[in-house]
Amino acid sequence: MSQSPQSFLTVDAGLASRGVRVALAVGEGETVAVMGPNGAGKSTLFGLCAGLLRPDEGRVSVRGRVLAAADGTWVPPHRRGVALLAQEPLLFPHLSVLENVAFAPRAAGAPRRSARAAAERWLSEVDAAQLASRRPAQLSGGQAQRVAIARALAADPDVLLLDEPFAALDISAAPALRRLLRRVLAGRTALVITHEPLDAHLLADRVMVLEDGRVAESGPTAELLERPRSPFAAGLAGLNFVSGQTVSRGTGPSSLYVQGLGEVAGTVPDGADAPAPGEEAIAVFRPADVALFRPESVPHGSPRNAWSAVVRELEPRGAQVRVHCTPGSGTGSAGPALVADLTPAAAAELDLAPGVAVVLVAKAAAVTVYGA
Ligand SMILES: Nc1ncnc2c1ncn2[C@@H]1O[C@H](COP(=O)(O)OP(=O)(O)OP(=O)(O)O)[C@@H](O)[C@H]1O
Repeated sequence: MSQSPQSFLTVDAGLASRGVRVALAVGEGETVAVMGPNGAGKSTLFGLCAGLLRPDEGRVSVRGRVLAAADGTWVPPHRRGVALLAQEPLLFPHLSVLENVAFAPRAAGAPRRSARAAAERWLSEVDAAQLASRRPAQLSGGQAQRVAIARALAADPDVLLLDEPFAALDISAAPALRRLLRRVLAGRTALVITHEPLDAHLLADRVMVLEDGRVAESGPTAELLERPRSPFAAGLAGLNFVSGQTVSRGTGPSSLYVQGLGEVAGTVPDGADAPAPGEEAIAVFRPADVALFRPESVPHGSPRNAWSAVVRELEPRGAQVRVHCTPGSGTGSAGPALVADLTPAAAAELDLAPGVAVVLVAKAAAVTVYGA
């Protein structure tokens, strides 16, 4: 974990019953995208920060103030300065939009008049001033989410937690809300749970990947998606991911031996150190850079990266077909799953179907190798 001295939100807490133990330090004004597979612990992390769950290990603090700790320290949710924006807007149905947004400053003790003024200001900030007198039932999903954002901001939180803010929206409402969040999150300390690499790029300074209740990796968004260190992050970036041991013996320092696949030859990015022979290394490559052949028609001159595999599944993806393959002959221990993107015409010409034996070919120049 990067325990920076300027850490604003510090989580080093766990909930043993859920197998979750997360260490995370967020700087003031920093937005971190929290990503990870189902059940990885994302909601549990939010619950620990927001005060919905008590940690049984470690502590959570903001600005050095302990909000919750395993020793029993406990600041109630409404006194934490932590606002949680759920997937569903969860507005009070019996209050107007304006009253919904004014609720937070009112609850914090602001007089009615200044609470209303703050609510009006936040509603215009999210382009929803014209909705002030409506009831939540009279709002579209996107409008309700805007109002919920205004309500969260009106509480003037130190930390904003957003749980998949676009999950409940139809696809047409998401882009406008994404732009809005990009604006309001700039300079705010926030965690955003998302499954979309686009959101990580647009909204966050950094990505943290949770897997099995632990931080699997964390780093600047572009860097992490370009050179992922976990299969999950590679999947987000749409890259094939293999890991193994660097081999030398004439093959050069940019080759690695991958269990179940064999040798993978690649190129070390400019400016990066080549992993030493014997060291653990990672190779990533784009599905579009993988060519597929039937075993009897592999081009002559034996390409360096030619891996025998069996087609597992064909997945139509717009103008492409994604071919999911399992290395090997379909029996025995399989290597890492690999995918190739072909045009539908190429897939048809190869007469691909699940169970068909193929050879995957990738040029070493298209395979990026770096130390694990
Ligand atoms: N209410 C609960 N009671 C007990 N265990 C739970 C509860 N909710 C989640 N868990 C368990 O805690 C672990 C972490 O789950 P959590 O909901 O935090 O993951 P997540 O990353 O938010 O998943 P998702 O993307 O599916 O929402 C999982 O093993 C899960 O089964």
